[in-house]
Amino acid sequence: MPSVPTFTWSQVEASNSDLSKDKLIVINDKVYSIGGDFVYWHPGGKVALSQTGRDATGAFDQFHSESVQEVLSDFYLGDIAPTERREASSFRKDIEKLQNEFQKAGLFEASKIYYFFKVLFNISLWAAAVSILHIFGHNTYGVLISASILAIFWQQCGWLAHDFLHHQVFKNRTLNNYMGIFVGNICQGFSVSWWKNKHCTHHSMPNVHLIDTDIDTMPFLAWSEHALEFFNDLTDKQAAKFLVSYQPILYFPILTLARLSWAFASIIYCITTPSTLFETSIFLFVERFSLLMHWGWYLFISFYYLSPMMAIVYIFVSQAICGFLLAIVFSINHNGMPILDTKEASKVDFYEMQVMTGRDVTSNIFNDWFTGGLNYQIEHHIWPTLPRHNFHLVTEKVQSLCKKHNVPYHSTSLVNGVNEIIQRLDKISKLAKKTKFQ
Ligand code: HEM
Repeated sequence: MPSVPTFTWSQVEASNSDLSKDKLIVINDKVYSIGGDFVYWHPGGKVALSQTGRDATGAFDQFHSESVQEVLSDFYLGDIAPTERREASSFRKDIEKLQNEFQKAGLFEASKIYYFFKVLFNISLWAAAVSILHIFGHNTYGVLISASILAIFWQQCGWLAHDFLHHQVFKNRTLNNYMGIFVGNICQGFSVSWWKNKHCTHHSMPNVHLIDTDIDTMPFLAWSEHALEFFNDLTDKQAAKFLVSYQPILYFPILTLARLSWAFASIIYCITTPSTLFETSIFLFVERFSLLMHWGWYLFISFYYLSPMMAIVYIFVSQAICGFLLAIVFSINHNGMPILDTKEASKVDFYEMQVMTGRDVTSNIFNDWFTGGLNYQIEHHIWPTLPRHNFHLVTEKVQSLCKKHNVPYHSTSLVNGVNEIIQRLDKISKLAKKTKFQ
């Protein structure tokens, strides 16, 4: 029998260098190549590259169904040398045991009735916003109330699209993707492919500097001393200096810009990304057409029911409120929690990283609804395909496992979470003034 090629960890890690042609990952001590044309073939696209040079077992398990095991062998190169094999951490083993237990208990099966009513409720919000415009469009209060309801509709669509696109709802990926197109692209105005690329990278390396783009918010907000490294590369240093100096105060107004910035990024992504990076060329067409539909219905209701001046007010208010409602939740999930550089991240177990970089927010009827279940951020990061209506059934077991393994698990109230974020912004702002803005 021909002997299997073996690799050392330094060979695998070296493939992460820009100079290396091949890109290697390790899954259960086996080495796979994800270089060359892999990203064009891969349905998850470039997200896989976030794991280059690393043990990708955890990230791989999160995003793939059992059936992917069959194609995995096409990319197999060899094994990690027997002397260098790393045993899975006891935390990971316990997480996997819990996962089996939850699978047997049927917790990964979504309640279709729950999601049916969620979609129905969201459509009712849209209908309420449009009806108010129709009946009270001549009245400023009516316009403002309609804009606020539309903003809530978009925020809630964001959480629903999130669930579909993490494949929490159906076993069929295509069905989830097309529900994502309806709720995400048409209703909310964000592209499915743009979102998956950004969000799945975030999941695979949460709060990791230079990889997780969710914390790459310079020059607007600097979340860590690492982010300040970018300062010297910025073209407009004066603007960055002002923004970072006042970031604890500017944080709230900046959040209001989030929706517009993401909607714009979605359009740019769908226009400029090579078609080979979309799942299929049909999907690219659907992406573009559905974003057009979004802007079509939105601009139509704004300008049909309102004078040009009031339509602009309507657009401005709905965008700003939704930006705030979406971004405050995203922000509370991870901002102010530890940020790792790539070197630190390579030493931390995948599941430990998911726990230590996330913040849970106390569960109550309002928080569960307002955050779309993302207040169970840690549980969601361990099992992204777990339907949100089952989070409350697993949280206690996760907490006691973290306690057993001394993994820091953080849960707090909504108000305290925001307070922690402001404190981090203040700390980094003061650090910047001391070290960079002399
Ligand atoms: C040789 C290694 C890999 C192979 C063969 C592979 C294969 C696949 C396949 C066949 C799918 C379609 C999903 C399914 O049928 O369940 C997929 C989706 C995906 N993969 Fe991979 N993959 C690899 C490595 C990775 C790695 C390391 C990541 C890193 C995080 C990753 C992230 C994803 C994501 C985000 C999706 C999209 C899931 C979605 O639609 O939401 N993959 N991959």
